[in-house]
Amino acid sequence: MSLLSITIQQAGYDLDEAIIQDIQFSINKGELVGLIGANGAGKSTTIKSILGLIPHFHGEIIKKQDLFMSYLPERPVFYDELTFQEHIDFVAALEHLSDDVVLQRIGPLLNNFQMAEHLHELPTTFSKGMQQKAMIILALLKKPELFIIDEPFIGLDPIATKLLLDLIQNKRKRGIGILMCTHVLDTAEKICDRFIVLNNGKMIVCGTLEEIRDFCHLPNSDLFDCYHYLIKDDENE
Ligand SMILES: Nc1ncnc2c1ncn2[C@@H]1O[C@H](COP(=O)(O)OP(=O)(O)OP(=O)(O)O)[C@@H](O)[C@H]1O
Repeated sequence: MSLLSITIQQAGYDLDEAIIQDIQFSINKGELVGLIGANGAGKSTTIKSILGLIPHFHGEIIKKQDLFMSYLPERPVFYDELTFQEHIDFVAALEHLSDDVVLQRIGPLLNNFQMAEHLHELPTTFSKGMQQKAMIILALLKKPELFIIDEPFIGLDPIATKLLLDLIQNKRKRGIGILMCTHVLDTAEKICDRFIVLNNGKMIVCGTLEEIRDFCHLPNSDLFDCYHYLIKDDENE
């Protein structure tokens, strides 16, 4: 069942410049879709288009009725003067969550991500990895049907990376759809059901690893090799 169906004819920040164009894909229940491409390929712009944050957008975003989405941005965003606990309280208030629900959802995450002792500190003073962990915990406080996550592994240590991977798999098993932007191709290859490859603002392929291998005529190759083939081929056109 499709949670989200995206058709972008063109989208961009200025009226006269299309940053992305001709992008079409969908995300189904329980599916993990990897959005991959070089720096500046248009991944974040695609995500912002889905979230309705792009000023000049031509296309169609069809959502399942009452779809509840949660977005984990590439760069952590915090209020300067709020502690981590106050950020948690703020999200809980916005989502109308009771103290019991918050404790139940967040207790194990705080312990597993080793963030319990930092509740009364300002996230703006956290290290990069700690900020990323705090953003993940805040995002997981909600119970969306679709997660949109932008470069979630940046800055995470190997323990936190494993924890996040387990959490992602767990969400998927429970039918939650995930769109994940990442440069970490070996991890993406292991966990994603399908991939969307962007280059210079255009979608060059969308499919399973098997379909991408067929498309590239590279049987048995990994995602890394297929990706490099696709980019080189696209640049030569
Ligand atoms: N707010 C903005 N205003 C104008 N141009 C922007 C803005 N944000 C991004 N761009 C431009 O849009 C293009 C695509 O950027 P985008 O952030 O979507 O790429 P990306 O694939 O997410 O890259 P990265 O892997 O580096 O995060 C780039 O040329 C970038 O300079």
